[in-house]
Amino acid sequence: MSALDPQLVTAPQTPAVAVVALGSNLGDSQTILDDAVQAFRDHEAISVTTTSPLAKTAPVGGPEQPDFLNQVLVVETTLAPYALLQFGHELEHAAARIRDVRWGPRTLDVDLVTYDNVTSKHPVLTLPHPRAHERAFVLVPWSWADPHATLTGQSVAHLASQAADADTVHKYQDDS
Ligand SMILES: Nc1ncnc2c1ncn2[C@@H]1O[C@H](COP(=O)(O)OP(=O)(O)OP(=O)(O)O)[C@@H](O)[C@H]1O
Ligand SMILES: Nc1nc2c(c(=O)[nH]1)N=C(CO)CN2
Repeated sequence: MSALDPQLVTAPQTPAVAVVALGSNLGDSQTILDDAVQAFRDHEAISVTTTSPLAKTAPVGGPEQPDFLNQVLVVETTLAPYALLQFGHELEHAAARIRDVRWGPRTLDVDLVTYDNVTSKHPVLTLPHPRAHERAFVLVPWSWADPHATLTGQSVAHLASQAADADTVHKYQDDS
């Protein structure tokens, strides 16, 4: 596989703005997401600017599986894009995520949606995330966190309304 482009492994001179999508549909998803957000807050090179409300979402793709909780974070970071992705993978590992079935159920998924205006086609880190623009389970909570957000020049709220899974995304009510 080709080497990562320098822009993916070089730390920024000033903090970059990144959008991170979290998902969970195995285990105590609410606690798993809360712990992941806290881990982002605790990282010395990351400052969490905004956290979206939790979204309860129907699974898109993959086998039959439980509904997800999804959440989007806007962060500022002095980590390089690839280092931020690796941090997300560490959190997945800490949540005992097992990668077996593609798009299968998982305790924690951490996706890097955007990182400043960096673009990359590399399979290890594609930016913006190659499927984010068509996923209401990402776009809707992102639009809740930042109603004026744009993705490749288009309104995130508008993209959310056009996504095939738009009707299956709802604010999560914690009834416990
Ligand atoms: N922007 C990105 N964010 C997260 N992972 C990415 C990104 N671009 C490429 N990848 C790569 O995708 C690989 C598969 O990621 P993962 O197992 O989380 O996929 P998935 O969540 O099942 O599906 P999807 O990629 O459709 O969200 C990872 O090993 C990672 O290196
Ligand atoms: N509702 C929902 N569906 C999914 C999700 C997810 O986080 N939420 N993640 C996937 C792979 O990243 C595939 N399908």
